[in-house]
Amino acid sequence: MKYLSTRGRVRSLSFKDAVMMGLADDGGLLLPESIPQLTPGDIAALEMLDYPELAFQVLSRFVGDIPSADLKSLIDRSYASFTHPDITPVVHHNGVHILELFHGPTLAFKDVALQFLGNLFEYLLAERGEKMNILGATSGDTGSAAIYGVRGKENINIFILHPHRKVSPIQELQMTTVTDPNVFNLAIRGTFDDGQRIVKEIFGDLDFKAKYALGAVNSINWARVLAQVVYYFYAWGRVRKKTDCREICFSVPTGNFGDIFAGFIAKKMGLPIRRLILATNENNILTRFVRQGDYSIGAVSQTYSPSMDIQLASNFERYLFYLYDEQSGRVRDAMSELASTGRLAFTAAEREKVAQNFFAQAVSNAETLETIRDFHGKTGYLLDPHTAVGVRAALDLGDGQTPTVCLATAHPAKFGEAVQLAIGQEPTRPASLAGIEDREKRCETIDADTTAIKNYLATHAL
Ligand SMILES: Cc1ncc(COP(=O)(O)O)c(C=O)c1O
Ligand SMILES: N[C@@H](CCOP(=O)(O)O)C(=O)O
Repeated sequence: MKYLSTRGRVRSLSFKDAVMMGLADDGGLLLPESIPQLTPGDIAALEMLDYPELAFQVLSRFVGDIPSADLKSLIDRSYASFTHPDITPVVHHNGVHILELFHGPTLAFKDVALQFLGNLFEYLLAERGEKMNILGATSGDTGSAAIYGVRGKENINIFILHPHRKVSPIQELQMTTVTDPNVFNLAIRGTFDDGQRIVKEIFGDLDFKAKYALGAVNSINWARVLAQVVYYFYAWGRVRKKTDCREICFSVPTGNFGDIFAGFIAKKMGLPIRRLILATNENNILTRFVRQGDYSIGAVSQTYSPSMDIQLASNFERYLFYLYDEQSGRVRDAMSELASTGRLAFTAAEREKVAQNFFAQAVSNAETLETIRDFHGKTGYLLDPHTAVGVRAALDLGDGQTPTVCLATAHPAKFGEAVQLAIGQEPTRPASLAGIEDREKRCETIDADTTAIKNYLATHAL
């Protein structure tokens, strides 16, 4: 399997080179040259595999250049750190199927891919005798998951930008209390969008990128998206066993369009997904795109689901590549139009194509709290605010026949304040958060300025 850039000027990369390149050198995002196609028989054969075995079966279709035994071992080590034996269990409450993705070390779905990517980086660096400086931006969850994926690893330093005072207190502590010498937390005076822009600008300086051996942990990195494809297949197998369904829907709380894009890839591979429900918070640019063909950037609002307080969704570019029938010239034009005007418009035919794959709904702050409260009242099950956004959209948009799986992307304990507002009490904390406020912390506050971050990197890089 070879990889190419959405912007067409990087081609024929191996999987390993695609992982190391992160952002494509032409400014685009990397994708496989073709999507492996699974027959109904192939899919049936995957249905009841356990998580690591399923991950191997899915990943190996995209990875041509790592020996099977090594890939298996990377997968096994990555999921050994999860606290639930099923890794991503599916639970059922009040007719809603919930895919719990928060049993990893930092209690969010990001661990599923970042435990794997951390081990993969370590493996590739050892093989090449190289070192790496990871640069990433977070709205709250990628940061800690990436830090936990590489903390203490040799030949890797990690620099994570988070928006100062715009992540939840627990999210902040999960990052800043990791004081391993290879971990650098930078609170930027700005938004996540500023952080993501700075990361892409720095990766776009190819001399700087090469000099400091920069690596990407955001969903910029194809390995992130790929590892997330697996749990769509996993959920399908579990729900099919329970309901004998022929099709399924997924409701995905969305910010950077990475998680739902992984679902789109699963659908393209042949998984019988009727529709993907794209659920946004009040930062509703992606909902406006699906419903009205209006992709226009606005100001970021702070919500109870802070990890989705994003305007410019990185992986939207990957989706555009398919919407434009894999014409990289059109993607290049669209990305420069977006950069200069802040908006993109779509034809009726393109909107129809979008509608074949997605439903969308924006969920307000008030509706988020109401959904946490109602669901808890009816079932005793506590949703985190991001998951609540997805559950609300599923309840409103589901067809009442096709089973809908809601992705539970974070543990409610990461968002105590919102949960307290919704149900009048703080969520119970898992053991990993015990006493987190009392631990030693390390973080520096810095302007959201590309040159300032480059200078910081140059001083602290390996
Ligand atoms: C808890 C949580 N839910 C949902 C999302 C949205 O996922 P994506 O950015 O892949 O759309 C994020 C952030 O990415 C998150 O941290
Ligand atoms: N919500 C994310 C934002 C970054 O997204 P990524 O999937 O591209 O890493 C976060 O929690 O940081």
